Amino acid sequence: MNEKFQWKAKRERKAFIALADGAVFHGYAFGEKKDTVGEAVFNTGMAGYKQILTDPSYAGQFVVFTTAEVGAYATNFEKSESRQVFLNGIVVNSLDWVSKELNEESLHDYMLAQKKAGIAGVDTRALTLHLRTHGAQKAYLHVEDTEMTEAEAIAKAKAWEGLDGQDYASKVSDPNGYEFNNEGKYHIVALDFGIKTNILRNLAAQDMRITVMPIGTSYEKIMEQKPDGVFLSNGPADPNSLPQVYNMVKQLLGKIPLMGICLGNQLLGLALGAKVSKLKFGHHGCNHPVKNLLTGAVEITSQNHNYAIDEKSLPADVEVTHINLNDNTVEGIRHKKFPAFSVQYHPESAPGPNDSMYLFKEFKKMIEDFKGGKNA
Ligand SMILES: NC(=O)CC[C@H](N)C(=O)O
Repeated sequence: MNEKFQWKAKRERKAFIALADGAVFHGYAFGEKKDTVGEAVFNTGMAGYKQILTDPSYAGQFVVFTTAEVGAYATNFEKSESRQVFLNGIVVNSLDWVSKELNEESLHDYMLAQKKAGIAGVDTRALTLHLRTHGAQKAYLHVEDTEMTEAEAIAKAKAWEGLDGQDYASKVSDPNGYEFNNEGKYHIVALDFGIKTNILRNLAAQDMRITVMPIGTSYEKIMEQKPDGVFLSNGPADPNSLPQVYNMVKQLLGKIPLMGICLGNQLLGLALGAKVSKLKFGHHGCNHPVKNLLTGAVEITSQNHNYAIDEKSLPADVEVTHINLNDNTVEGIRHKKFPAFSVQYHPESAPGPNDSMYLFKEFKKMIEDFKGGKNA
């Protein structure tokens, strides 16, 4: 055996994850020795576990990886999507255990440092099929050494309040705000509901300097910045729990070019008077086919969401620009009169398909047109 690796080591600490509907999946624990409650969702991406781990939109959730091997390459912060891991825990089939001799951090070490629990050795195919059939679920992850029966863990999963109606964006938004890319022709205010750094990199690549402001920033404070555009970020949990935010977005409409991604798309929808409701198990992966209804082109997209805009609830002055070809849900909208558009998926995804990068260029064009006196 190569001495530098200790593949699939340490099946020492037994653990299990119990779902609120009574299903239980067994494995062994890694990372922090701390029991946790959360919502179990599955992600079908084959790569990019670091980016998944550091995507703040997963706050409150357990991510079940359908890809069989996780951790085969070590973690580092370079490609992180945020300043820490916000998700509640991870569920993997085969955990690879990279040795410290490579001077890199193994996934186990990383989870320990981030104080997050994991469970490995789980039949993630069975768990995923279960979630697909019965929907995303409240769950309890038992990794501590203390004795606990399955029934006790199921009861704890059931007793948890869940993510519906909950504001987690306020928990992950950076209260301090910051500047990203000091140089750029256009100045953007990005509202941070749990923003992924790769969105900022992509805005910067469009000649934009960005002032990131925390959730709760008022219309007046945004406008004081005299921005050329406002970006509404992705973020965790239920957009319906954020009326103060989408009512503020209503004030921005028509005054300034707006672009939204994921939670930002849902908040724009709510600001426009649409309804946003929960899907059965959501979309979490990087191969979702989306049709651009304006061009007819199909994009392969990266996604991570549980909620979606109800198409029928959209007012007449809003048009659906993108739909998901798997389940026909709304994937993008734009206002017919005001400069405002958003997508439910992640054009910035890294790693991931780059089919949708054009959206950042469209935001720039929208800003240029608005400056030049044109509207939508
Ligand atoms: N990535 C996101 O912004 C997710 C938005 C929202 N929390 C959802 O689950 O639908």
